[in-house]
Formats: sequence, C-alpha cells, structure tokens
Amino acid sequence: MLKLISATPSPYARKVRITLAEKNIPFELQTEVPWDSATQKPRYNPLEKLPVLIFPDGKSVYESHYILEYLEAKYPSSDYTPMLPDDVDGRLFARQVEVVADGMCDALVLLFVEKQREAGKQSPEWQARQMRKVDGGMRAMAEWAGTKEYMVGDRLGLADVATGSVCGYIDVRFPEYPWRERHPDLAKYVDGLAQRQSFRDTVPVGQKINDRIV
Ligand SMILES: N[C@@H](CCC(=O)N[C@@H](CS(=O)(=O)O)C(=O)NCC(=O)O)C(=O)O
Repeated sequence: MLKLISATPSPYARKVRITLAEKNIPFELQTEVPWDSATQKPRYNPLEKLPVLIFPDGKSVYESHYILEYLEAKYPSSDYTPMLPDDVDGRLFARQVEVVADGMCDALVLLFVEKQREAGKQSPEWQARQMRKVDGGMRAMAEWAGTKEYMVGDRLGLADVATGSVCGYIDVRFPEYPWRERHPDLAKYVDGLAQRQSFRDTVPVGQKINDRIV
C-alpha cells in the first residue's frame, strides 16, 4: 500500500491527502513533526521535506506539486477522478493557482520559522516582505474565485484543493490574519469546499515541536 509522510498542519501534505481521498486511492498516513530529529523524511527525500509519497518497493516521490502531477499521470481519469480539466488552458490556469497557493504557503512557513527566533533576532522587514506575498496571493485568489463554487469548470479540481489548503493553514497557524473580512466571497467559496468529506477529514491542527528549529 502507498504510504504518505505527512504533518497535521501541513498545507502541502493536505493537498495530497485530499487528492488521494477524492481519487479513492487507499494509503497509509504516517504523521510526523517535520522539525523534529525523529523524522523519517531524509530516508526518502534528499530535500528532507514532507509530504513524501512512498511506494511498497520503497521508492518515493516528493514536492507536493510533483506528487499531484505524478498521481494525475499514473492514475488515469478513466478509473480515477481527474483533478484537472481536459482543456490545456484550464489545466495551465489550475497549475497557476497552485503556484500562487504554494508560494503563499512558502511565505507563511518562513514567517512561522521567523517567529520561532528570539525577539531580538526577528526581522520586521523580512516579515513584512513575506506578508506582502500572502496579501498579494489572497487578492489573486479572491479575484479568481469571484462568486464561483469551483475555481475551474464545474467540479472540484487542483486549484480548489490548493486554495482551500492554504486558507486552512492560515486559519490554524495565523488565526489573526483577517482574510475573511478582506475577502468575504473567497471565504464563502472556501467554506463551501470545506463541506466536502475529503476536506473534513484533513482539517489542519497544530503540532508540538520538541526540537529547536532555528
Ligand atoms: N515545496 C514543498 C514544501 C514542503 C514543506 O516545506 N514541508 C515542511 C513541513 S510543513 O510546513 O508543510 O508542515 C517541511 O518538511 N519542513 C522541513 C524542512 O524544511 O526541513 C512541497 O510543496 O511539498
């Protein structure tokens, strides 16, 4: 059986968990704290990051966007729910949305790590730079979502999974960030996605980090 190395707050891992669920692909969830030395990630990913999808023969794929591309390619839409539309422009747009969502996650992770530093070693300029990326990404996603139920076409797809995952991450790691007030239609769109079983089963929660990470 497939095994997924994941972490409870991880928006990247959540994309994969939602996609595997939507495709009805069974897998074993291996939950870790990515920052702790006990992690198994380095055995399967030279970049030492999760998520990592591990096959029964021990081979692995990593980087969430690549894992999703791999799943889309290896589990054909004839037998598994596709997460991308048929048309090239729709596919490219969905991937652009994922690029923005992942970039927001990258900025949010950098902000999270920065806030682990002693107060005297934190950089307000660096935090402001990351926050601008989150603000800009939110504006873009709000514009793309508009008042639609799904980002692309008339069914759930990659763009929705990526958008829902980054917004869910903000709610658990940065609850004070006012994205719902700033973008009420986006909040309605995300709350609509959150009703799906695959989203309900993967709601992010915090984690206890034992090791010092910076
Ligand atoms: N680009 C990667 C980013 C993955 C990532 O940063 N994962 C974090 C965990 S989490 O923030 O998603 O919970 C990690 O493993 N960090 C450990 C490290 O960076 O060494 C992806 O899309 O999979």
